[in-house]
Amino acid sequence: KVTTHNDDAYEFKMQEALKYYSENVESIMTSSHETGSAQIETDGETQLEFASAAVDNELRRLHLLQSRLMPLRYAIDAEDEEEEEAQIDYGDVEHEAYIKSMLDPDEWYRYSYWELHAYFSCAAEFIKSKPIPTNERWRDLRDYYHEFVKQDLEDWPLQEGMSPRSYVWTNESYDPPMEPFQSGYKGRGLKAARDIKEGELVFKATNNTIIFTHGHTWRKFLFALYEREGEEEDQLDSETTCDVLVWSWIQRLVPGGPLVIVMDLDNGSLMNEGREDEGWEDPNVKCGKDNWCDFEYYAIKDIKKGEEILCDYREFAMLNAWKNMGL
Ligand SMILES: C[S@@+](CC[C@H](N)C(=O)[O-])C[C@H]1O[C@@H](n2cnc3c(N)ncnc32)[C@H](O)[C@@H]1O
Repeated sequence: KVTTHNDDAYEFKMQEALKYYSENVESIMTSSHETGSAQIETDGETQLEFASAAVDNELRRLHLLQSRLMPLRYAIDAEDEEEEEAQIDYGDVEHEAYIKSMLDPDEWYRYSYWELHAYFSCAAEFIKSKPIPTNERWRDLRDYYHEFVKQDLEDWPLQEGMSPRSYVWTNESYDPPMEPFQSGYKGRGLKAARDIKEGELVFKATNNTIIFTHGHTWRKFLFALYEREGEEEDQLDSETTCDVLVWSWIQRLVPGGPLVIVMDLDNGSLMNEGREDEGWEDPNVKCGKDNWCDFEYYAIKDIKKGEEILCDYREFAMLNAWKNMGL
């Protein structure tokens, strides 16, 4: 039994309506069978209408619940090597289209991570093969981010003492020894541009790394990207929005510090995942030198030129913390 309401009046009405339904359903079906139309007295009709709307409402909630359980299902599936590739299939696309049809566009500011995933049709996006972003493309995205921040601050100015809702990690730039490539079922990935020695710095957060301290600002950024005017009029940009959604992760800025959403608007976002578990390729890069990810990634073994660079996301990203960011 899933209880989603605390509203006693609603519960009572629902029970009455269901009682009415269970007492009358047989006769209604019989009369409808005999005469071709149901003969229901006015009051009963109202009750039935209410029951039908309430059941519809409960179904909607169940579907939303199901969408929130999706990450859990993936985690369970991923334990089974055979099923790993079957994670993204047309079933997910159809399921997501259904979730989307249930979302109220006026309530966009409340959407959770998985509701956003559905609203932007990301399951459908992720079965497509996507091009490697060019340097111009990355620059355009970063420029757009800066425009967004200006607009956001105009919409909701920072009061004194408020910490910024989003900012860029550092002024520094860094040219990592990696290059992007198409990595089969994993989508785009990164490979070593030269031989890399164990212990070498492979990647670090730079002036392209964006930090969101508020989940809602991140949500607004996704909507801004989605609705950004494109070459074609009224064209919504699922491709970019879903990329940015999946390139974002949550971590703590400092031990015991606040949770933030992080994203790299450069090739760093294309680093795929490896795990020291069955069914996965081993990681060859680790974030941080000890047990703390300080946004610097080091080689944990010698890496040959051309080998894919992989890290275990679980070491730094909090995969189930979207709710804690209000998403
Ligand atoms: C940070 S992005 C990496 C870049 C991504 N491949 C792309 O083309 O945009 C993380 C996403 O890449 C995919 N991915 C990463 N590692 C993977 C793996 N080992 N197997 C399958 N997909 C993977 C998943 O879709 C994941 O959500």
